[in-house]
Amino acid sequence: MIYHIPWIHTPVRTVLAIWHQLSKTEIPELAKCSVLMRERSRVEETIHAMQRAGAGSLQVISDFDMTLTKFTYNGKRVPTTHNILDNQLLINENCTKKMRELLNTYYPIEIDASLSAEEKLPLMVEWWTKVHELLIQQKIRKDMLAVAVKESSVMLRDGCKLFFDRLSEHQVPLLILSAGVGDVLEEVIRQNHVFHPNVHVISNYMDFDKTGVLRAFKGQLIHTFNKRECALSQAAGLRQLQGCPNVLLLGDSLGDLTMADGVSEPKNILTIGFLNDQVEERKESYINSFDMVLVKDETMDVPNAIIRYISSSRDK
Ligand SMILES: Nc1ccn([C@@H]2O[C@H](COP(=O)(O)O)[C@@H](O)[C@H]2O)c(=O)n1
Repeated sequence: MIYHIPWIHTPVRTVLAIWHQLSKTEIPELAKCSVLMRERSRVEETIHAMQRAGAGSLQVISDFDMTLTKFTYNGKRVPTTHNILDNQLLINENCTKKMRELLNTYYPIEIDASLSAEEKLPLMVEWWTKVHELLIQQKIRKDMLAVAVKESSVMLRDGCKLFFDRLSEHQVPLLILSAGVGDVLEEVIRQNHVFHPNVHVISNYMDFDKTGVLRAFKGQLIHTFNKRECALSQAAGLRQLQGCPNVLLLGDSLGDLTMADGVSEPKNILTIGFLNDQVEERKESYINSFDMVLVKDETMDVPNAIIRYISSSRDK
């Protein structure tokens, strides 16, 4: 196109600079001081390429806990899908105590900036395995999960309903790849009226016996640092994601960066990391690893603005 317009001799870099200016006016949210980018121009070029391809070429792959849900609200931690199960209707006092001890032991390891993913991996398997064993001993009833979600203080990020609704409106597939508890996750999005047909969930699902009592967890254990294997073994086969080579990836952990590894022939991948906790310690590694980092931002404003911009082109 640019070859047919009078400023054909303008150096390509200037043309790109004009495009970059455009994104500043069209996506003003990118100028927020909580938005950090290692290479702003590359991010803007990627967003432009995605916009030119249209919403029909887009898929969104997202983590759930502390990515689509808030990290804190009114100064208090918002529960993860595992922590929603910490309800006396489902588990006894002793189990609550043990689960909290495990959380206090292993969560600091999960977010420790001085340890590598390889060092953390066996410890994460240990954490998830111990907690799942404890939960199985509690004989949790399937029909109590909805009550536990209702009674919990779990909250989607501000603007998350718009995020789900807009993706659904434009028929953009949304894959949620979560190391949380799938049954609880589904109940959270159902109770928020956003479990649309374009939403696909890969997570740790509970296995209930005929009477509706928890007896095991199904399939391969998913924890924070093995999402690559899950992406390759489960997400890659999802028919609904085929033909969508542009990927918007959202996560809150460096382990989430591998969630798009199952996408066949990707064209443009834009990774957005929510940096919720241990900000100063982890900022550098997040900036070096994600294309865009959102610091202590409890909203979906930036992803929503990017999706709004991409879907503003005619769907192709
Ligand atoms: N017993 C546990 C195990 C894990 N967590 C947290 O859940 C998060 C996993 O879910 P994603 O949707 O983020 O993949 C993970 O970050 C752990 O901190 C937990 O709270 N309790």
